[in-house]
Amino acid sequence: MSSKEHDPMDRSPLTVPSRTTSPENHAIPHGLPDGSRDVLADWAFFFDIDGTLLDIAETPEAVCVPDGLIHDLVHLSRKLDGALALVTGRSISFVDTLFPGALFPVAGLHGAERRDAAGRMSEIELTSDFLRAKDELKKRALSWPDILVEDKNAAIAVHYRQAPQYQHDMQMLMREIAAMAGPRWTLQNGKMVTELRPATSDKGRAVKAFMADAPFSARRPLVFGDDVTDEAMFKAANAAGGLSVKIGSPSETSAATLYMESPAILRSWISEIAQ
Ligand SMILES: O=P(O)(O)OC[C@H]1O[C@H](O[C@H]2O[C@H](CO)[C@@H](O)[C@H](O)[C@H]2O)[C@H](O)[C@@H](O)[C@@H]1O
Ligand SMILES: [Mg+2]
Repeated sequence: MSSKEHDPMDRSPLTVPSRTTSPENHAIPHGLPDGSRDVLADWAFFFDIDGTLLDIAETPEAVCVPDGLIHDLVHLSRKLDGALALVTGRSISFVDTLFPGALFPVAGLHGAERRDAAGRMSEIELTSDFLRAKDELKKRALSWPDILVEDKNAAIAVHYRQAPQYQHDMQMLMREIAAMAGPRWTLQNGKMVTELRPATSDKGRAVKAFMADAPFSARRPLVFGDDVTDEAMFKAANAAGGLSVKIGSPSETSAATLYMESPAILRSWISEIAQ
């Protein structure tokens, strides 16, 4: 079956195509492009980072970029004539520390800040209410042991991975903090995290913004994500005639049309098509 014939209702992880040999490559869904340049010329790739390119770690700072991943992404980007972007809840400045020297196009803070393929940056203006709300959160979070606050400048996250018993308390606290910040910020739940992020954008709008310009335009979006925040880009890719791949188990509530079991399988596939 070619990529254009993929049945979007088929949500099962499928068997390995004959081209794959690695034992990790046992669940590459049918319909994804292979590594030939003429096939890749039709596609623009968008990758979420945490839980998609990278395995989930105990804390935000503890993530590990495996050997070879940057090299493979840079090679793949070249084969795509630059039509590869990262779309993440992280800040762009943190992404650049994870992938030093690569300077990929990036949408950070769930789409609120963006560096396009020409290197132009769009950022968010902070309000005094938001700054006060961040200070209040940092003070109040100290009352709970093992709760981590991640200040991302125009967004702030409270992590309860090491104290999951406080999930409800943290969600209640973040509602109060969101009310203090005002309507320009909104709540975003994720994996063991609740965040306050700019309300002006989301990952779907970020993908659409990339797709409006070269080298992304005139291609089909192929998006990879693992979490609630990625649903907006799954829908954007589907609506634009592209494909959406969720890393993890098939889910009735996801708009993703394809599934891959783990970041390791995704990385292995990237390595293969980047050659
Ligand atoms: O959109 P993403 O690239 O997936 O980023 C989403 C959030 O990821 C990070 O938190 C998550 O990953 C951490 C490291 O594996 C993990 O410890 C945490 O529990 C997860 O929620 C990041 O810290 C957030 O800023 C991102 O928004
Ligand atoms: Mg993710």
